[in-house]
Amino acid sequence: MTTTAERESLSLSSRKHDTDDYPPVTDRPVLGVEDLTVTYGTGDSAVVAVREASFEIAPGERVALVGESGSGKSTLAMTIAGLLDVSAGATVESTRLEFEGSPALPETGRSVPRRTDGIAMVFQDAMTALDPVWTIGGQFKHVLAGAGIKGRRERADTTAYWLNKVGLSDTKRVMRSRPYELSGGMRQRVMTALALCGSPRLLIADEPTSALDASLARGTMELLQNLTQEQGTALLIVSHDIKLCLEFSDTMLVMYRGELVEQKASAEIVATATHPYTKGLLGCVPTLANRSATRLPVLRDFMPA
Ligand SMILES: Nc1ncnc2c1ncn2[C@@H]1O[C@H](COP(=O)(O)OP(=O)(O)OP(=O)(O)O)[C@@H](O)[C@H]1O
Repeated sequence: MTTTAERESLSLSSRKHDTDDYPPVTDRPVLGVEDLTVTYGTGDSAVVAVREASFEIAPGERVALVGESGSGKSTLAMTIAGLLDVSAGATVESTRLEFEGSPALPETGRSVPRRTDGIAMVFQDAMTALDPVWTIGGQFKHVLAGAGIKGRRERADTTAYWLNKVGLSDTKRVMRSRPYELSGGMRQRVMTALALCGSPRLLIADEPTSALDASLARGTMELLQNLTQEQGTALLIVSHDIKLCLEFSDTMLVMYRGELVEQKASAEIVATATHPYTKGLLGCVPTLANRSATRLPVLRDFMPA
């Protein structure tokens, strides 16, 4: 097994970020989005999934994107990552979509979407996100080659380092396994390690906890938070779970019917929310104060007719 010192000298990440400091504060956002509209289809059957969304993410910032099913969260996340399939009838319009100062709009005319370099994603279902045919070691080989690590020894050591980082021991066995040979929790950790081993500057986690019970969900959020903070990676969490997001994000974006209706510091949103949907969402968070309520509020209690 590699020693801590060896791992630190070999890891791509630790070469770039070798302190426990918080990420550097710079004026330039890692992601800038202005008036982003995404439409599926055309004519009468067109669905505007995201409407004129504008926001920025600073380096190292933790942003939560919350909203009900169908509000456009995944469409927004996939568009930012460059993974929206524009060849399948989606149209993207924006006055600005920049990642680290460079244009990042999905390319029209490509038959397969290409992920924006520097942005990584983890998905809700690791079983379908991981390639079922390749071993875990083979999947790391592919990702690390893309990050410039091509030597067999360095690749094996970097893979073991990242598997350890996400709490997996017996790394040789894990590397030899195919996804179906691992438990669900292990697969999810592998997916997180794969996403972070190329030192992304923005990690998008789309519903990382919705398939997990409460304690595993908290553990997953803690792991994502600790690892991204260590690397100075900004984090965009897409989630239904407003309670976890309140705790694990700096900024909250609330989406309703394709629009970003509220953008607030997470520490202040409970006191300062103005949109009726946000108030409704926050009203549904179980607290000690509302434990005796006979029923939690529903949307029509807050939204105008
Ligand atoms: N490929 C597609 N073709 C047509 N309409 C789509 C497509 N993908 C999503 N939509 C529609 O776009 C809207 C936004 O969907 P999206 O999946 O982005 O929402 P979401 O907030 O992520 O929902 P969930 O939380 O259930 O994943 C919905 O009305 C959905 O039906």
